[in-house]
Amino acid sequence: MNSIHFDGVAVRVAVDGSDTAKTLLHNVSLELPERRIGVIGANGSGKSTLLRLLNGLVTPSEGTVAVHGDDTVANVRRVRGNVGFVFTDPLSQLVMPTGREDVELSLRRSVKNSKERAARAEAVLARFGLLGLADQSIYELSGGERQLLALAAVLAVDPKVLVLDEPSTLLDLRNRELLRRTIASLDQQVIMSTHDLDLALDMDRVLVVESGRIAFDGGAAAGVAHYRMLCAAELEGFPSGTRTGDVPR
Ligand SMILES: Nc1ncnc2c1ncn2[C@@H]1O[C@H](COP(=O)(O)OP(=O)(O)OP(=O)(O)O)[C@@H](O)[C@H]1O
Repeated sequence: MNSIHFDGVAVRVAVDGSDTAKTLLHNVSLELPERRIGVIGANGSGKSTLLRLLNGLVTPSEGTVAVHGDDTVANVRRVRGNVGFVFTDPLSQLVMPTGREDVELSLRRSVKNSKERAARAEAVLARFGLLGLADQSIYELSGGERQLLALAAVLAVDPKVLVLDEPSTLLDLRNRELLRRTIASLDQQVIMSTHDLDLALDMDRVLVVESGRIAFDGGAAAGVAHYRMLCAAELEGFPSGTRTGDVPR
């Protein structure tokens, strides 16, 4: 079954030094068969928490999550094999000294032959225009280059589902367009959180998360409009700042 299923999912965490718990997600039930799913919402609304449930990095306090038929707790190993996760901060993901080594590390389980592995890594790096940077220390790369590299390393193993947590935050215009085209060309299911509303508009379905709840679930244009409305309502009473150079007083 090529669908992501949330059944009555709540996520709660203990608040440091007290007996109380903070609820990060409230009673989320969703069936997500679409190929391109966007998750948008304010800072701290719960988008990353929702995505992290998909590879078992976060476990439900209540309810269940299944990715293409596999429960993310009971079958976590298979889920991790099927779900490629690209983190917002590429340095939390890139573990090898260079990009080439990182992509080769990703391929280690699926491609046993070292020559074949090297060729596959070369092809993936070329696809993202990263060959020229492949042997440079990852610490010498720009944030955007690292972000693309992290995506390349995850896509190298051809996961069934690709989870992207704010993948365009560091990208320039050209690389953002490259990301957009890459997402459009992929066969796998993609679920992505983003503050980039143009990227969100490319999606088949958009979820708007607000304070740990799904505030909207539907088409991309309507989802983005809903999110804009929420923001406008929250900004009511603040100076408009619509003229260039306006400074709120
Ligand atoms: N392990 C944790 N313990 C306590 N609070 C947490 C934990 N993880 C997340 N939170 C809190 O849960 C809320 C939702 O966090 P989350 O990272 O899911 O938000 P987000 O929508 O992805 O935000 P952003 O757009 O800023 O990345 C935030 O208030 C965050 O501080």
